[in-house]
Amino acid sequence: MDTPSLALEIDRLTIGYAGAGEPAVKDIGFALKAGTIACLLGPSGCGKTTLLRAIAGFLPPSSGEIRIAGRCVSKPGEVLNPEKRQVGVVFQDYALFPHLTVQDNIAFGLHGEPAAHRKARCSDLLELVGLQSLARRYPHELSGGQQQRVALARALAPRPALMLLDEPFSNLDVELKERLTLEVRDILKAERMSAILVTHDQHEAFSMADEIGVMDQGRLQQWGSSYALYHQPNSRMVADFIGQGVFLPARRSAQGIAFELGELPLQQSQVPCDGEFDVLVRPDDIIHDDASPLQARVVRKAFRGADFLYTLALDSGDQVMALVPSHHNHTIGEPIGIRLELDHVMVFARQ
Ligand SMILES: Nc1ncnc2c1ncn2[C@@H]1O[C@H](COP(=O)(O)OP(=O)(O)OP(=O)(O)O)[C@@H](O)[C@H]1O
Repeated sequence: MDTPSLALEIDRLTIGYAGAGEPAVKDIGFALKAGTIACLLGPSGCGKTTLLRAIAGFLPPSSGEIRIAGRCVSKPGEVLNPEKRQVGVVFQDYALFPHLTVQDNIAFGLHGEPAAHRKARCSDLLELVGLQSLARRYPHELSGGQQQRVALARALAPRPALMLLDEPFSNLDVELKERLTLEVRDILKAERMSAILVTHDQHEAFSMADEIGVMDQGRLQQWGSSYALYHQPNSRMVADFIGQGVFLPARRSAQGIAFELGELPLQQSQVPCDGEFDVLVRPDDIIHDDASPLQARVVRKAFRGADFLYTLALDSGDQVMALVPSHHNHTIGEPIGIRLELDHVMVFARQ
């Protein structure tokens, strides 16, 4: 049988909790191509987990529809049981069976299959997640990262149509988290798996996902690649939430717009028609340049290994951030030369 081209379709989905006022998820729609890893990202309480739980089959929709691999699995009054919708779920707390060994945890989802097939699949997955030598251990004898890999292998075992990962790295320390996000991505790609990850950590989203959906207050604000979200945010909320940056007051000028750091060419159609507006300036838009006549004073600095993230005060008192190679070690209060190098000019109505 051919693999359906869309692993998941969410169509005008609204989900409310009984007794709660506003729905937690409001009129959301998107589609996920087979083999794609997507991430739902957004601030606490924006509805990510609610949406994931509805996809898994744990919550009914108030309106709209969910289709997995072309089949309708949820619509009002009709919700297919979680175990019948071909989804694999990896939870925040791993939820491994404590009385089963690693290999028996992985084989759990394969009951009913011939023993030889279970053994072969289990052995392939142990190799894929790099845990062959720990097959006979119990969950309490494993580190957090190892437990997470077992949880992933267990969910992958029956070859689900879609994998759902609910904040899978939130219990791990930063270093392990960074390594594991890349490993998990490789494992999912090796299995050609379609997956949705929920997180509020954008670095995790950037390293794992092909596509990211930014949610806010129950609504999907933007769906796109991490590059598009960072460089072409479609709203002030996305611009603010993704990456670092500041909004500086700007005004119309003959060439486009003018603001404290200079003038930028911009088509008039790209400038908000009425009201006041701001321009988005990211840390990578500000270049440290000793020869520049434009000066800013170091207010704060954070050492990040290869570079410093400087917070700099302009003459007006407004602040910008700049990523500067760490051999440029300036002191707090010192004025340094800066210049603007802005590729994508993004302006937003002032709030
Ligand atoms: N069982 C429930 N009953 C009523 N309201 C709920 C319930 N669970 C969640 N909510 C509400 O629904 C909204 C969305 O919650 P949800 O858990 O989906 O957010 P989230 O984006 O996953 O947040 P977090 O990142 O903090 O986990 C919140 O306002 C929350 O208070």
